[in-house]
Formats: sequence, C-alpha cells, structure tokens
Amino acid sequence: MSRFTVHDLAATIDARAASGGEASYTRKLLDKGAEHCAKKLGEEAVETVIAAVENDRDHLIGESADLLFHLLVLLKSRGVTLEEVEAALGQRQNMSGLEEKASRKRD
Ligand SMILES: N=c1c2ncn([C@@H]3O[C@H](COP(=O)(O)OP(=O)(O)OP(=O)(O)O)[C@@H](O)[C@H]3O)c2ncn1[C@@H]1O[C@H](COP(=O)(O)O)[C@@H](O)[C@H]1O
Repeated sequence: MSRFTVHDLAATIDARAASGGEASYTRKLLDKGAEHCAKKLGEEAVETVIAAVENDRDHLIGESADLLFHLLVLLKSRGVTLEEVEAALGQRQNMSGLEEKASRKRD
C-alpha cells in the first residue's frame, strides 16, 4: 500500500468541495466561508501549540494532523493550491531562513 500524503488529503478536499454532501465536514466548513475556516485553523493552531508546550507527543501528532487538514481547507476556501504553497517553499530552498527574513525587510 502506498503511503498517504498531504497531496492525497488535498485531493479529497477538492473532491468534497466539488460534490461533498451533508455528511462532509469539509463541505460544512467551506459552506461557512473563509473567515470561519480561518477561525478553525486558529483554534487548531492553539491546540497544537499547547500539545507542544506540554510535551505530549501523541497529542502533538494528532493536533498537527487537524492543523494540516484545516490549513488545506482554508487554502481551498481562498482558491490557493498546495502546489502554490510548495512553489513558495521551493523558491526559498537555497536561501537560509535568516537571509529570507532579511529579504522581506528590503521589500
Ligand atoms: N483529516 C481530516 C480531519 N482532521 C480533523 N477533522 C475534523 O475536524 C474537526 C475538529 O474538531 P473540533 O472539535 O475543533 O470541531 P467540531 O466541534 O467537531 O466542529 P465545529 O462544529 O466546531 O466546526 C473534527 O470534527 C474532526 O473530525 C477532519 N475531518 C476530515 N478529515 C479528512 O477529510 C476527509 C474528508 O472528510 P469529509 O469532508 O468529512 O468527508 C476525510 O476522509 C479525512 O481524511
């Protein structure tokens, strides 16, 4: 069996956005709009931070999964693709984080 990836999850979210029904949580989130999706992402981020601070490994993994799911739904709600985010990361590939930070200040 091939490994499940974030791309597989993004494809499921695309499918639910196109035709998800009453039973779809993704559809429910998208129907409530981008602001609601952003609020949910914020909640999941806080829960992830708490799990990390408490050094609760299993909880951190679970909350990180929730966080990634909600980030993908938020991106979908604003028409941004995972590939576009990957491209942004790719552009930073040969630059250190500190260089990247300095380049933002010059913009
Ligand atoms: N990965 C996830 C995933 N991670 C977290 N969640 C849901 O995120 C919610 C977060 O819990 P909360 O307590 O914060 O929210 P809640 O109180 O249940 O919901 P709200 O009423 O507050 O919105 C839970 O209901 C989780 O089930 C997810 N729901 C769906 N997926 C994936 O998305 C796919 C499509 O799901 P559906 O759209 O439901 O078919 C599924 O096959 C899964 O693979």
